[in-house]
This record gives sequence, structure tokens and C-alpha cells, in this order.
Amino acid sequence: MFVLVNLKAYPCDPVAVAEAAADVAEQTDATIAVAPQSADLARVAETGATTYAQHVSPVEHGSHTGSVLAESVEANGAVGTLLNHSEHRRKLADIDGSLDAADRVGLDTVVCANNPEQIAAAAALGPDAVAVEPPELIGTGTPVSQADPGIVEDAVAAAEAVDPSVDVYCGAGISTGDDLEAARELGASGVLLASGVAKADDPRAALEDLVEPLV
Ligand SMILES: O=C[C@H](O)COP(=O)(O)O
Repeated sequence: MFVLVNLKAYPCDPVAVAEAAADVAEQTDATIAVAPQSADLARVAETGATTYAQHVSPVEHGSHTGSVLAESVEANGAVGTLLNHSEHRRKLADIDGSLDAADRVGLDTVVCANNPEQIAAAAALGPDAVAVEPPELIGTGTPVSQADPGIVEDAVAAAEAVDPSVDVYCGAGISTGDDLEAARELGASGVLLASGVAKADDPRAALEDLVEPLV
């Protein structure tokens, strides 16, 4: 299973979370990746944790003030990137351009989507993975795998029908080992989560609980 911890813009210590992720990942077969703010990428990557960007822009080197350049993300230690997160929705053409930018420097890509129909569209763009997240469950602590298991199964089927090589993750409200196990049973090969770790009093303990089924 792939576990992607998105730190969003939460007031956590990205290095402490990354150190915990690197340590806990060593105890399991899971890969635990951490997606910090862009400015924290290098510090997070230096911990040895698998490091993802939260976004890269559909641009090359040039006059693009405020953009997130794929080359810069890669040079600061990231090996992958989220795209089109529910809190950073992009137009289809921009997602496609961001995928090109990520491919240019060899970043793995996870394109987020709200529902199975969008998952099919995202899969058609050729990312490494897609992640289905019902927006209404994000940050609620109510796991998608319990609240809406059908959306996960349908997303897996939708991606499979378009491109079987695209991995399918699910996210929203996931925080425990039971949630991860349920996601796996629904056909997801990874989970995307944020508040369950980034807002936990003890992120290391939260990660240990999360991957307990994989130890
Ligand atoms: O990127 C992570 C997702 O938006 C899920 O967030 P959450 O785990 O706080 O529900």
C-alpha cells in the first residue's frame, strides 16, 4: 500500500512528521510519502522520507512568477507530486500540462478527483495514480471507506476501464489502520490523508496505528 500524507497548510512540524514517516515506513511494506509546503520540500527530503509536492504548475523555466516549477520541486528532493487536489482544482488542460511538467523531470503523479467519472477522465491523462476523494468528507474524520465504500469501488472500476496501469488511491477522513484495511479491501492500492496525521497530537503514533495492518 502507498500512504500519502498531505500536510496542506496545517501548523505542524513537517520535519518531525517526515522523520516519523521515514521510521514507520521501515517497519512495514508500505511506502509512506509526505507532501509538505513547497518551501519545506528540501528539509523534508533530507529526513529520508519519500517526499511529494502538493502541486506543480504547467510551466517551464521562464516568466512565471508564483508558479511551482517541476524542476525546482525535483531539485529539492521530491520524487512525486499531487495534482488537482480538491483544495486546488485545475482546468483539464492545466492538469495535462502539469503532468507533462512532472514527466519532464521524472516525478510520480497522483491526480485527485471527486468521483468515479472524474477518475476516468483523470486516468485518461496518463498519471501514475489517481485518488478519489469526496470533498464533503475531507477533514471530517469520517472515512470514505465507511461512509461511501461504493465510490471507492466505482473509482477502481472506472480507472481500470480506462487504463489498468493507473493505481487508484482513496482519501478523505482516513486516520486508522481499520480505515486503511477497508480501503485495501475495496480495491485501493493506497490512501491519501491529512488531518489524521498532521493534526494529531502525536503524528508518529498516528502513523503507527495507520499502518498496523501492514506490519
Ligand atoms: O489530501 C488529503 C485529503 O484531502 C484528505 O484530508 P483528510 O485526511 O484531512 O480528510
